[in-house]
Amino acid sequence: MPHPQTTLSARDLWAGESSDVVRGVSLDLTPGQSPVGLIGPMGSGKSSLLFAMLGLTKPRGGTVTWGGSTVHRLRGSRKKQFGAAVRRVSQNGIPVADRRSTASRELTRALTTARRTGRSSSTTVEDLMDLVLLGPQHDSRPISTLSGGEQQRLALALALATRPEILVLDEPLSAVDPAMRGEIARLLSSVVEDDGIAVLLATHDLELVERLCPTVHVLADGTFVASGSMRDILAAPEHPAVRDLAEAAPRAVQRFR
Ligand SMILES: Nc1ncnc2c1ncn2[C@@H]1O[C@H](COP(=O)(O)OP(=O)(O)OP(=O)(O)O)[C@@H](O)[C@H]1O
Repeated sequence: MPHPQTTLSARDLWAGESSDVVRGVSLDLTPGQSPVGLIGPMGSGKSSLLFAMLGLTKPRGGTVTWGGSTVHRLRGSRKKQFGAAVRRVSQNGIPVADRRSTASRELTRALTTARRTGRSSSTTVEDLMDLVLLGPQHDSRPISTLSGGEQQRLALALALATRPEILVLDEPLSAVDPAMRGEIARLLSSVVEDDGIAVLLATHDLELVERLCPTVHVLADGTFVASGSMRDILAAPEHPAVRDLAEAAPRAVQRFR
């Protein structure tokens, strides 16, 4: 069943914990659209932008809305709906309270919750494990014994288990080895396309962005200084931050210059 077209929308957003780190950004994420990449120097405000879009911080100016409702003011059942529809995966691993629990137990729990809340699907635990290249050797070990990269892959599978409409990814595969990262990007790309999941991916991994995201925004000092395909951005690096990115880009991405 296709997702309802509920857009997560930032308009002239100013955000940051204690100062204006994000300065006047507008961005829409609508289920069915192709993945959007967010790149930029360290400290440029990528995570701050994601936090504000998820309602985890209150905007200092402008708005973040979901289906017209102000995100940081969502309460009760509407907040629960938002939490199921818009899922975050960060580099810091898994939102699991009991780290003695196992991958298969947590994935089963996530699928059960998804069915109970009307987000049913025919996806199985094995499908989800396959998607992030976790094998039978991983499914019954305590989560605390999985490597950092394995835990990141499980976090991604747990987010996908609830059939989100929008995935907000903050360095989701930073601990995964590069060869496997490419393969997971390919699998993820096909799932988000088939299910119409909108993706916002913040990362320093230009190769991952180039594989997954037809549209990319470069954030520098809290504003978008370039937007477009990775090829177009690197072909005409006008802003100094984009020039720096182009210089540092790995060989696979350099071919666009
Ligand atoms: N909790 C916080 N309190 C105060 N300042 C913060 C907080 N979190 C981030 N900042 C500051 O906001 C600025 C932007 O940080 P942010 O993490 O959004 O950037 P980023 O682009 O995601 O960086 P990186 O690529 O290094 O992860 C930085 O100067 C950072 O020190």
